[in-house]
Amino acid sequence: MNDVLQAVRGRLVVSCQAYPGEAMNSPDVMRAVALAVVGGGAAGVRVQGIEDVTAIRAAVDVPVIGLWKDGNDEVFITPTLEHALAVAEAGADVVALDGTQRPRPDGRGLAEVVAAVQDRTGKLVMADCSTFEEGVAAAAAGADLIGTTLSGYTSYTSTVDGPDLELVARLAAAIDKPVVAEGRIRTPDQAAAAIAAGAWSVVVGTAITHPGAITGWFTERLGRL
Ligand SMILES: CC(=O)N[C@H](C=O)[C@@H](O)[C@H](O)[C@H](O)COP(=O)(O)O
Repeated sequence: MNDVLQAVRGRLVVSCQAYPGEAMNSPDVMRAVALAVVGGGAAGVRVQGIEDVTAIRAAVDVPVIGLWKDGNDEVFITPTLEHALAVAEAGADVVALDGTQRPRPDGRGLAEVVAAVQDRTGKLVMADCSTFEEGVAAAAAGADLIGTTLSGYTSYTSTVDGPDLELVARLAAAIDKPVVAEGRIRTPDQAAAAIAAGAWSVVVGTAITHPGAITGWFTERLGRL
């Protein structure tokens, strides 16, 4: 089996991302965050942006899932083949990209992009999906890993309060590609439930690496006293 897939099997991947305008949005800070989570036992990291992928690739020895969020169109996670090739070039082991069936800004189809990334770079491709049908289609299109990342973040899916474990379970039962549980996983028990539902690995971001949001959970609760 592929070494990268083996390394993250049954384990936690931590997404280390800051957002435009935020205090922690710098490659130096995100590198420190990545080193901290690897020190804490993360089996892999998920990293956004070419500068961050480059900085973190040089600093950690665990698999790096890279992506490049760009644009205001509906498709914003590594939206074109050029973005995907740049993420691979920056050193990602896995290129995460939009795995929906929505039109892509470069007019290419998902299968074409997946094949091009695999053939030209030898890297794995993770398709970030929002529905069962998209996950099945992305697996058929050749993606190496299928993520539930976009469940609740497309116009035709609704956000539920926790992770979409039903989607994880349905996909894991239906396809023979690794299913990655990602999105709104907030607790160790939820992460364990995702593995029990059939996830190959679990990606947690906000609950570990986004202090602004975590602080908001506390202040919101105290504000209701
Ligand atoms: C929808 C979207 O843009 N998701 C992004 C994908 O890379 C990130 O903003 C999330 O933090 C990541 O998916 C992890 O999820 P959570 O932060 O809920 O653990």
